[in-house]
Amino acid sequence: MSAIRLDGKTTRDEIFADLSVRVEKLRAEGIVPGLGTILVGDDPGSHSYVKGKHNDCARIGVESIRRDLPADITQDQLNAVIDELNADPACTGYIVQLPLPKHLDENAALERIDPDKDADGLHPINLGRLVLGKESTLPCTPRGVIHLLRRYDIPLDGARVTVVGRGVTIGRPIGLLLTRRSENATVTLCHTGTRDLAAEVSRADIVVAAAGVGHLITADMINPGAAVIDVGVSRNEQGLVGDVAPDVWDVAGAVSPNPGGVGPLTRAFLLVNVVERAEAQLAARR
Ligand SMILES: Nc1nc2c(c(=O)[nH]1)N[C@@H](CN(C=O)c1ccc(C(=O)N[C@@H](CCC(=O)O)C(=O)O)cc1)CN2
Repeated sequence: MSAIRLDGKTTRDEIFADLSVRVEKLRAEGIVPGLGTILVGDDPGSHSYVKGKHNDCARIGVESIRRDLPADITQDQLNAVIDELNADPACTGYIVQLPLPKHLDENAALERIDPDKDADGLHPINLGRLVLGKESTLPCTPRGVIHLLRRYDIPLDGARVTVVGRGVTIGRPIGLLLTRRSENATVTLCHTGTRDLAAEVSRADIVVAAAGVGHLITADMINPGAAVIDVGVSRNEQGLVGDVAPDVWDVAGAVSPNPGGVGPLTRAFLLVNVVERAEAQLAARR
């Protein structure tokens, strides 16, 4: 069997086409959405992701606000930049690019962001609202995973989903999203303490691999016909690799490539969140 390709780039282009129209309408009402980014240090990957985010802004008409800070910045200096963007009316939503250098406290930085401007949906208030089932800004990658599954008509209602990885940006929030009434999936969350990963994965109709361990998920673990979403990225002797081994394509029913799957949707949903924040401003004005 050769799996269907869950194409993140085509899906992203569809989302951007919709966003461009919404941004035009906002601008006509005098509201200009603006995405801010705070990037600390010289990590080439983070620089490339941030550059991509600002290219996306230009593509759909969102203003860019960029703060690039040296690696040796103190927490107080970082706090001052966060406070500046919290107060800047031109900045509708913003992110602190992760990971931060080791000497900085990531959780403290995320908590300092005004929850109403939290474009990543990673502020504890927004994550807490998600736990309570209240409306909130949702984390971008989990939102992208669900959109991709729906875009390709992969049934979620009643589906058994195994999520591999318990990180705060992907693993934990995706479990919360998939178990909402609107998705109605049954989720098993696996991590390094899971006794028999292969058994948990082989039970799943949908596998979300977000462990950051290259080629962790292999064909022998997959329930034939299952959908497999490859989110993790790590580096080995072949360069950057996903969590899903190439032989999975022979057994699965659908696979998201990596690159070209969830990554483009992480960027797209960041801008969806920014535009939604701007639309909320417009609604509040009326
Ligand atoms: N504040 C945040 N920091 C980080 C997040 C995040 O969502 N918020 N996620 C990742 C990095 N990331 C966005 O910031 C991100 C990673 C990868 C991609 C992407 O499009 N990848 C491409 C491949 C790109 C390449 O070849 O270099 C793909 O998968 O096709 C987008 C965004 C950690 N930090």
